[in-house]
Amino acid sequence: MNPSKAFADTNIKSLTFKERIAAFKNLPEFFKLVWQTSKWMTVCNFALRIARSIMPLAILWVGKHIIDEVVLLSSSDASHSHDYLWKLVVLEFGLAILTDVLSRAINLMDGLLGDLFSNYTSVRIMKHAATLDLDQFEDSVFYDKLERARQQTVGRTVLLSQVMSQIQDLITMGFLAVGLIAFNPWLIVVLLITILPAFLGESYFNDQSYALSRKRTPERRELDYVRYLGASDETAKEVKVFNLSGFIISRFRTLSERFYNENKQLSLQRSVWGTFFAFLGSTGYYLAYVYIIYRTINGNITIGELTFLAGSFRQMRSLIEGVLLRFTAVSQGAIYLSDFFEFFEIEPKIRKRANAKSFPNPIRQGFTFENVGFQYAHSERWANRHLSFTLHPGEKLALVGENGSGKTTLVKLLARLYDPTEGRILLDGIDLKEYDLDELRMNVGIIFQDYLRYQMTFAQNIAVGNIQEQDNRTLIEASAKQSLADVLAEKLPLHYDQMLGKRFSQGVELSGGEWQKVALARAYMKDAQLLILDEPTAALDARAEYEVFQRFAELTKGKSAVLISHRFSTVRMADRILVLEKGQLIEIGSHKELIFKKGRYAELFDLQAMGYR
Ligand SMILES: Nc1ncnc2c1ncn2[C@@H]1O[C@H](COP(=O)(O)OP(=O)(O)OP(=O)(O)O)[C@@H](O)[C@H]1O
Repeated sequence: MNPSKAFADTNIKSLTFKERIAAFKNLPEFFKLVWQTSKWMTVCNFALRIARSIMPLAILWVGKHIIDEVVLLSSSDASHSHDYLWKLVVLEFGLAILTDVLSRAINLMDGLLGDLFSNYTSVRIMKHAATLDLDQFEDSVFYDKLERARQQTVGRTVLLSQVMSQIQDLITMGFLAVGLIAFNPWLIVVLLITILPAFLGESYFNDQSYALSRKRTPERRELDYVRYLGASDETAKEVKVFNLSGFIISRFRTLSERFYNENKQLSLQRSVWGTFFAFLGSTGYYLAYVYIIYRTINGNITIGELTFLAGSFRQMRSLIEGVLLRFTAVSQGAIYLSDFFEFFEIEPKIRKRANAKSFPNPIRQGFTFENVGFQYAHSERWANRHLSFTLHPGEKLALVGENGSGKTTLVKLLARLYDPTEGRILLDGIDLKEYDLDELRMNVGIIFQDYLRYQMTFAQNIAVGNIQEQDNRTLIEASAKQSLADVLAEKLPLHYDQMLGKRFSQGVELSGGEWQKVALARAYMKDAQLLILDEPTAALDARAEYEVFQRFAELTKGKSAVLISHRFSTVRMADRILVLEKGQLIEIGSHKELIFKKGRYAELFDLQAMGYR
């Protein structure tokens, strides 16, 4: 069976030898990361491996002398001293113990350095991910890269010990080769020839498994997602009421069985070919062994030399085999590293600029949209189009429109989570892109409708609004007071130190409205000049909503605010109301003006008012 034909039908792109070698370019960068992880451990690891690489030859050499000495003693008279023999035995015993100690120390170092490396690279991934743009996170190709990079943090610790072992074994081979070449260089040639097919076969199968795993990244993400759906505290409620477990399990089965079958096919072929290649390797070894025995019988070499050569040869065989097979594994790892480094090459478009302008304080002219349009990546539709208006300093603006009309997109543009696809947004007459990004984030507070419910303490859940102030309890409590969350804290057994959510021990679950009050408090953690609340009161009861907005109006006096709400009782409190339809501005004015105009706002308002009559 030809291994290259066996997989032709699955149409997996395999790697060329050149690509494999090219991947080695990643190794210096990889070792730079290892070095940054821990300098002293890296040095220690190398030193231990060099010491360990000398051991096999040393033991074989002492062994040869022991055998020759035994042969000598058994053929000579009893008066001959045994001292030298016992010294050799003690020496070999010492070397054997040292070998064990060194091996253990190397394992320990590999394990510790590997853990540190994994932590270090995870932190690097999180740091880099934090700089990336929101639309990059919404792209599935990006997710695949992130997923592969994440896998690398664990997988690469194996690569680390593989590369180190490779170096160690190459040094050992160098030592052993000296003896074998002195005896007969052809032995090494025989070894190489019989082992080479195993190497080529292994390379081929590694290519296939890499191609398979790469091709399957999106499905693997789906598999993780389905596993999460099937067994998670956050999904359990819906899974139960909709009785989804059968549906989820069957999706999981379909996906996982497909994986399993593809892997099984590959593994089976790999073992069949592996057995055949091992047979070739053994044949080469025994040919050489017979030759050494023949030379010993003829008296060309001593019995000690026979054991030394046979031992060297046996070790050489397993070393060459190991090194060649590991070569494919290392190049494999090096190829996977490309995914890892590729992730770090993704550059954000929205980033801090050199010579950025300071955010104005106070804002003098406000935010001006000039024919702003925005299209999400991979979307044909415009989520916002031809938007032109000004949000004046100190103004409270409400956004109204049907679902999907582009309200959230508009506020994301205002907070610079995206940049407009066309047109521009000016702040005090200067493009928003010119301002310092960190200052902008400090000055624009935004609470989304799908805010996060952090499984952390009550205080931390508020502090996330301005994490630099996480130890400022006075500020946290004041913020809680402003969003009416303070009353809630009083009721909890541990007050502000109460763990929220059910995921961790002693966590207390809050109601939807209670969570919303906690999330709202985040808005007050920083002294932002523009506050954006995207449907912040949807889960609040009527009284709470009224109170929240009374306070909001007081607290944001002199500040600009944008409110998104479907409740007209809230909307009418705003200075002006902007009505969106299919991403476009169709009306803008005060409640009175818009009612008087009898346009879309008046129509929607009447519709809702009718429901209350
Ligand atoms: N991340 C995204 N990627 C692609 N398209 C998106 C994304 N977010 C929203 N959209 C699309 O953009 C349009 C506007 O969405 P947006 O969330 O701004 O509407 P909205 O007015 O806030 O809706 P709602 O009242 O339901 O919250 C919708 O058609 C939506 O499908």
